[in-house]
Amino acid sequence: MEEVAVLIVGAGPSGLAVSNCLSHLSIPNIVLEREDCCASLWRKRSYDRLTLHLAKQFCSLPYMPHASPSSTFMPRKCFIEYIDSYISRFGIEPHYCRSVESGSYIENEKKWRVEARNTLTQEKEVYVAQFLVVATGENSKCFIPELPGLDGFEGKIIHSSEYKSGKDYENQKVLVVGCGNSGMEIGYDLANFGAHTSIVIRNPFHVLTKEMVYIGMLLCKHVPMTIADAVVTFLGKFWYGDLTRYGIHRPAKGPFNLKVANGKTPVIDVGTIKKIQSGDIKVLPEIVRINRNNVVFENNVVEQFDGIIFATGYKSTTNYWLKDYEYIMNKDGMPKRPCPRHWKGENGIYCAGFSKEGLAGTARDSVAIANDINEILNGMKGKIKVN
Ligand SMILES: Cc1cc2nc3c(=O)[nH]c(=O)nc-3n(C[C@H](O)[C@H](O)[C@H](O)COP(=O)(O)OP(=O)(O)OC[C@H]3O[C@@H](n4cnc5c(N)ncnc54)[C@H](O)[C@@H]3O)c2cc1C
Ligand SMILES: NC(=O)C1=CN([C@@H]2O[C@H](COP(=O)(O)OP(=O)(O)OC[C@H]3O[C@@H](n4cnc5c(N)ncnc54)[C@H](OP(=O)(O)O)[C@@H]3O)[C@@H](O)[C@H]2O)C=CC1
Ligand SMILES: O=C(O)C(=O)Cc1c[nH]c2ccccc12
Repeated sequence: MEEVAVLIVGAGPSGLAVSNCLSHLSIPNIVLEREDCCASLWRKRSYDRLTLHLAKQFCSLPYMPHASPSSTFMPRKCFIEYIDSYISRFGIEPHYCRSVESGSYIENEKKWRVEARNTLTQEKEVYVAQFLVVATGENSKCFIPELPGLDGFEGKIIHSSEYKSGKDYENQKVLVVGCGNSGMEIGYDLANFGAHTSIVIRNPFHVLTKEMVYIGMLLCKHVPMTIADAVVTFLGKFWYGDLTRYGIHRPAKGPFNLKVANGKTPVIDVGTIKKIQSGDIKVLPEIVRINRNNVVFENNVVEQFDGIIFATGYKSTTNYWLKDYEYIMNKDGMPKRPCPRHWKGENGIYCAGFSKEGLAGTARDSVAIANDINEILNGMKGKIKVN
């Protein structure tokens, strides 16, 4: 059994940022990570052409702004290099291959007890801590919807997190299900590699360029979000025109308000819209059922496919292992309290990286959590600030 002041579960950007902020305040902490590396989402579960959609100034972790020569929109590899320098510069040493299987609050000791499986030795380890920080991410588990006949599909099925590039799909008929940023970018990549690509679109979403989002992010700092929404929506309409004939409708709520309220990210177009307009990517409506290699759509169209890529998003898994989740989370594994008070629960539990605001949210959460713990332990308020 190991006892520590703060136990952090997850060594993604959020867990690393919390650990660094605590260490700057001389608060002892341990980070547990189920994989054999940190930032596993970025190393193992993302595709080759992935580039940050937000400008680097909105994607840095506390105490380390991005170096000025790096590109404004960083490729995945550069972001991984940034994370590698982050852990080496601040001496963060997560305990890898520790899959946390349970976490519960011990009432009479006023401490958290966490059990982790060492995936190399299969041995169980027990940790006890005054504070527990959940940093397992909003994207902890891949989500694939249950569709009638999916089990009998005779082609290849993958989730977007397993997709690397379209090079294995040349000349194949591929269906991408889901039109968030993963689906739209994977569709684009497939078409570039010569796959006959279709994409399922079923609900309204915003389409913007990364430059428009950049302008919107800057505006959000100085004017009410509703104004940023109005400006960015205007730019999106002006640039893309009416896309309804392709099944693309705009939601009534603006892109930034929608992101904060529902976590729905606007689609940041990498060139997919042009390919949809030119017919290189075909838009199809919701799937009704699947018969062997045939997929039946809501409009009664039946198409045959060699493969399906489910870009249908992710779920949080905190509630699978966190027994006393109700001190901080809802049944869906997301924070009970609305942003910006989402990061603090009762009895010394916190969550980092669940603000639905990407890495900018991670940076804010980690500073807030470290300051709060420092205040409880040492009585010092607001000791550290965001970059
Ligand atoms: C494809 C993709 C691209 C994205 N691009 C951007 C972007 O450009 N800008 C942006 O701001 N955001 C982006 N995001 C959002 C992204 O989630 C965050 O940027 C960031 O990775 C969140 O960090 P995190 O540490 O909270 O979660 P994660 O990066 O998911 O890290 C959580 C860690 O916890 C570990 N873990 C989970 N369960 C357990 C357990 N039971 N025991 C031990 N360890 C566990 C996981 O293995 C993982 O390493 C993107 C997301 C995806 C999916
Ligand atoms: N470069 C970058 O920075 C990138 C960032 N990301 C980010 O990662 C996060 C996750 O993105 P992503 O993986 O796209 O997941 P999302 O949750 O954003 O999108 C999931 C998509 O799947 C659709 N969907 C879900 N169930 C079904 C179904 N049964 N039938 C048809 N469609 C369905 C949803 O549509 P509906 O709305 O109709 O439910 C939605 O379009 C986001 O925050 C995103 O912005 C992702 C890729 C690249
Ligand atoms: O890409 C993502 O998943 C993000 O969460 C980044 C992000 C945070 N706030 C936003 C507002 C508009 C577009 C993307 C983001």
